[in-house]
Amino acid sequence: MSEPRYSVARYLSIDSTESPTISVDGDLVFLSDTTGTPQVWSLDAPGAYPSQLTAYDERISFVSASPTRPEVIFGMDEGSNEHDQLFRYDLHDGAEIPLTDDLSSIHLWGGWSPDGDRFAFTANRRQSDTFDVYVQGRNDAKATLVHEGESGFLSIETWGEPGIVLSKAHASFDYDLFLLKPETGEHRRLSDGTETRYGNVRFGFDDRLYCVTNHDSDTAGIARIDLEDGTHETIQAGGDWNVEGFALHGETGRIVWSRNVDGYSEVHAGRLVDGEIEPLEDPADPGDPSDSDNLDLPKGVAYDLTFGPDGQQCTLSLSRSDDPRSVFVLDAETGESERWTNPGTLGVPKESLLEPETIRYETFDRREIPAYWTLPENASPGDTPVIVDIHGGPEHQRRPWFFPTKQYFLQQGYAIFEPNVRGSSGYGTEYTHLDDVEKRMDSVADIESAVEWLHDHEAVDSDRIVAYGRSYGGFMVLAAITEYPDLWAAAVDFVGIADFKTFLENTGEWRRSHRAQEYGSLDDPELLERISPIHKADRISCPLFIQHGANDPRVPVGEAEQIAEKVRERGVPVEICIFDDEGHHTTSRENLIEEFERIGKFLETHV
Ligand SMILES: CSCC[C@H](NC=O)C(=O)N[C@@H](C)C(=O)O
Repeated sequence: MSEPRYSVARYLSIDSTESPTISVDGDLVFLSDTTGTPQVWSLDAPGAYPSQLTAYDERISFVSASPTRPEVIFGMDEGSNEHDQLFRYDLHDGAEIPLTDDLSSIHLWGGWSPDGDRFAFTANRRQSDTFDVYVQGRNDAKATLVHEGESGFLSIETWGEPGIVLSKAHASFDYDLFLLKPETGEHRRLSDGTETRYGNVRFGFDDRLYCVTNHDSDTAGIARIDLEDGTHETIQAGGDWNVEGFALHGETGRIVWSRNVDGYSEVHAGRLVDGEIEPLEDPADPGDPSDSDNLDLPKGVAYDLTFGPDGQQCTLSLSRSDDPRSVFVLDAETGESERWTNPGTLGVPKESLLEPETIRYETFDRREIPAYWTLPENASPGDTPVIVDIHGGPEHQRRPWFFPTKQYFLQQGYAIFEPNVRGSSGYGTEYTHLDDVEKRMDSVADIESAVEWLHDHEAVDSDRIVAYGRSYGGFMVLAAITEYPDLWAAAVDFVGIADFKTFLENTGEWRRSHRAQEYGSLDDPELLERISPIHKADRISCPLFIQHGANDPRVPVGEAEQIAEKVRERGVPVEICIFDDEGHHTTSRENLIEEFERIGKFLETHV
């Protein structure tokens, strides 16, 4: 194993800056984890020295600028338990006003009223399995319940003159949209009841509603929904790929949108004219629409597209394998972009941060599975260990953004293989359903096919392949080492599911029905037993590292404890790392460093 030149602590101490929003004063407000957890910072010019606005030990999850006043609202939980409370912060005098104090409830941020006098959120205060809609004055200590939800998820997409748009998520690709008039409580459905995914819902200058949706398509595009008759009209199709997000400025009609092309973002700018998108003019050739693919942004993953109040500046987060999460500001009129934050790489040379190759491998049913493949520098033939890093969700997608621990393992001489197995998002709706319920183990078979691809690669040492994954990806690790035990030198399971029965019984009750749509119901114990690795733990032969957080509201910590006990009983090396002050994600840098120093030593010992 090559001597590591930079510690894992060094890589984990590289800052992330993201979640930008622009205040009425034109200041950029964003989250940065410089102090070890994400906190609120501001910048008044690109590249200037940023000002730290909050200094908590707990992580801040979002920040949103008022549309009319120099203030923001941010959310913060305790011990990564996802029970966010809301706070208002005055950008002129630094006053911090707690807005909610119901620590036993989850508060999901919704948005500001158009005049900035009020804000809306959903919370499960009334019943822990049900989210209701609340409206609160910016100066009020108490909120008003304006709509009682039904069991399960309910969130707010946007608040405009016509009202508040609610999103009811029945499953990851089955939503309903509703329009709520907070003053009267009038509530009516805008969606048409088909199995459709909606996101990024915004009102346009004509009070018509725009969103990202896969309505009547296998890929997502931008559509307009008529508030009167619910007609959906596509104004920008995704084509072979998904539109992933847009920012729309109501008054000017300016729009910036991005498409997810095989994991990389293609960013476009234009203006809504008579409800259609007119691309920016090419400055060099007025009258000719510019080829505004990616404008002049670095090729990476763009997200958090957000207009400032004047509609001229559009800010966004952007990351690529060799570029930590940074904030850019686009001029929506010219398409020119400027980097406003530059976290740097703590002296780790950028040229040492490696980009993946996008590959596709054939799996058991001859389907082509997309994956990212990254070899370390100077990989020697037949002597390169591999980490097969499986993402969570499963309706998520691994993309080529900056991962500090990935770069650390590459620098240590591991190759990294990141499959987007069936069930992943980003490749069309049909692809996300290929692992549903009874087809669960087909996605695990995609991992066996991935290892076959690795075995055929000249650089790979087939005896030193590691199964590694988080959350649903942690389940995939446990499934892979029980279904195909001879393939693995070691395994690392982060907050993974070991038993779907205990997972569904103990996960947050508001999310149970949503997850049962993906995995199967508690009414079908035979299916749940068939797909749960805990029942095949006797087949595990490779050393196993398990990490979890005691406060995890999604995958209860009991999932980690039960598989560790089963495997330890068999005398197989098991190491378990549970943080009492963490949840589904390890959010403090101090804990992350401990976690990955231990994982680094575990892999050195066993691989
Ligand atoms: C649909 S929630 C996805 C969140 C999580 N992914 C990463 O952390 C995850 O995989 N959750 C799984 C276990 C789930 O809740 O079904």
